[in-house]
This record gives sequence, C-alpha cells and structure tokens, in this order.
Amino acid sequence: MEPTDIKSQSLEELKKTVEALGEKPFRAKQLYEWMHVKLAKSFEEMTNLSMTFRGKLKESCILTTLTALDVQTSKIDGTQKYLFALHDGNVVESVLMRYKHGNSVCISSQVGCKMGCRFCASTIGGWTRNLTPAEMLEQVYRIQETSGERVSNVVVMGTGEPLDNYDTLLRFIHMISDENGLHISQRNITVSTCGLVPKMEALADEKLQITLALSLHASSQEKREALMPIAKKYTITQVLNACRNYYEKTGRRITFEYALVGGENDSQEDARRLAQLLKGLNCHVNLIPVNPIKERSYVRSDKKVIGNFQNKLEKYQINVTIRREMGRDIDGACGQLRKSYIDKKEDS
Ligand SMILES: C[S@@+](CC[C@H](N)C(=O)[O-])C[C@H]1O[C@@H](n2cnc3c(N)ncnc32)[C@H](O)[C@@H]1O
Ligand code: SF4
Repeated sequence: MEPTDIKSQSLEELKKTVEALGEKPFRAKQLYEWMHVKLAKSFEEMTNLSMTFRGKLKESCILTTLTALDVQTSKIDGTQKYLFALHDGNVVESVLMRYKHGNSVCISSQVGCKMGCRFCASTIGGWTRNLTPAEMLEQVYRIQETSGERVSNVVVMGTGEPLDNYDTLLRFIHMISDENGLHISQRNITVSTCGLVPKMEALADEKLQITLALSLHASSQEKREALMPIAKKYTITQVLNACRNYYEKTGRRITFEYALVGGENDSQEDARRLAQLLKGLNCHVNLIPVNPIKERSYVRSDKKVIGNFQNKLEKYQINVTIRREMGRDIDGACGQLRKSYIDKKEDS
C-alpha cells in the first residue's frame, strides 16, 4: 500500500487517518500542529505523541520534507534563492524577498512547465510532474524555518502553471491560510496564470480572497500568440473576459503582468492598445523588464522606453508600476537556478 501523504491532508482528513491507526481523533490536532505550525522535519521531534503512535506513523505515512541544495543570498537586498530537492531527485526553486511590509515567498507549482512561453526558462526542459500540496507548503515552511523570519506573503509565480495543477493549488491555498496552520491571509496570496480560461472561471466561483495575476505580455492577439502558445487556445478577448468575471465575482482587483521585450511589445502603440484593452477594468499593471535567457534572443527594453511605456499608460489612467528587481546579483530569470543545476548534472 502507498504510504499516506499526511502533510497534504486537511485536519478533517488527518483525523480519519489517525483514527484508522487506532488513536484518538484529538491526536490529529497535535500532529497537524507539528507539521504546519512547528514545521517539524521528522516524527522523532513530535515528543508529545507516544513512541508507539510515532512508530505507526513512520510505517504507514510519509512526512514530505524538502532539503535545500543551494541557497544564494543577494548582497544588494537580502533576497534569497533556494534550490530544493524533492524525494524523487527532482528539484524546484523558490525565492524569499524581503520588503518593508514583510517577507514574501515565491513558490513553484510544478516541476517544469508545459506552456512553452517563449521567454521563460521554466519551460525549456518541458513538464515533468505536478507538485503535491505538501511540496508547495514545504517551500514556504523551509524558508520560514531557515531564515528564522515569518513569511507574510506568498506568490505562486515560480516554475509551473498553477492552474494546470488546480486541485493541488486550491488545497494549498486553504491549508496555508488555515488558522490551524501558518494562517497567512488569503489577501496576501497571489496566483499568477498564463490564462487557462476554464480554470480562471472555476477559481472565480471559489470566491477566495486571493489576488489573481494574469500574464498578459502583449496588446494584441497576434503578438500574444508569438510570445505565448497558450494564446492560440484561449484568445486575448476570452482571457480578459475571464478577468472581468473574476473581479465581478470576488471584488478582487486584477494584476496584469507585462514583460517588456525590446522591439517586440514595448512601442507607444502597444501601450495605447493595452490601455484600450484594460479600459474600465479595476486592475493594476506590473511592467517587468524581461530577463534575457541564453536560449532565446529576446532583449530587455531600454530604460527610456520602459519609462515612456509607463507614462503612456498613466495618461490613460491605468494604475501601473515597474516591478522592482529583487536579487539582481544572484542570477536572473525564474527557473534559471534549477536549469543551471540540471545542465551541470547532465554535463558531469
Ligand atoms: C514563471 S511564471 C509562473 C506563473 C504562471 N505560469 C504564469 O505564467 O503566470 C511567473 C511570471 O514570470 C514571468 N516570466 C517568465 N519568464 C520571464 C523572463 N525571462 N523575464 C521576465 N518575466 C518572466 C511570466 O510571464 C509570469 O508573468
Ligand atoms: S511563463 Fe508561466 S506558463 Fe509560461 S512557460 Fe513560464 S511558467 Fe509556464
């Protein structure tokens, strides 16, 4: 029989597991607290549980724990990039960003990605597998434990398309915001998607208080298709309608991510078209100077072009900021730390 992945279980499910092992249901609360508040890495640490119970847990359950293989710390702003090993030899990366308002952790949702966006390092080796809820939680837990600092915000913006791992994502959101766990407010959780329309609609019906970020990156259907293959499946009109629907159902302002790629999507005409597209939508635009990756020839827009793009949007009363670059000295684009680890492994 497959061992039970208890760190992915809700408290209610854990009660049933505990009962099936012949223990009183209240033990589930203690076990849950060890895993999700005290962030225990082994059953041995759980000293208020009997040795017999711990023995039974060890025999029939797994306690998913990620191990940091590498941690890089920025000398500029203290940002840390973590490379974590999973139990099957795969690796994922996560980032800790320190802001005045608190610590934010960016986590991965999949090993690799199927979506094939042209500028993204995460998709170059394709998709390997989905992460489990425990593996998503553990990225936050280990970073909180290693840094010794409370994590107040979570962004699901690392490797992978979170809405392509939908049930796991939902479970993750419920568990990380659970008052019996780390209790991170849903308002402090952001999920970024390339635009899987049916899943965006399903998410709107969940009526969560999280922020939805849409990776838009283009101001026309044609340009979006050139950068993001998913745009062929769901058009820019469909994606924007799904955003409107999300706002109407949840009251949560949408964030649009727009990676500025020199000469591709950064003209004044692009900015004007983008403003037209977003007219009337309660939203915020995050301009991200693209992080060049060696496999592609895309380059970053000039500083001046970026400034002009921002000004144009502001002229149309669009809320816009240029994303502050965190950890510039510790390697660029998301997915690159994992990629360089895999490349090195293949070479050796
Ligand atoms: C890595 S994705 C993960 C979440 C989700 N799959 C998505 O596309 O929104 C997070 C964000 O990083 C952006 N991104 C990916 N590669 C980038 C690069 N080389 N430079 C700047 N932004 C990049 C994506 O477009 C997306 O907005
Ligand atoms: S940008 Fe997001 S959806 Fe696109 S390939 Fe990268 S991780 Fe996947």
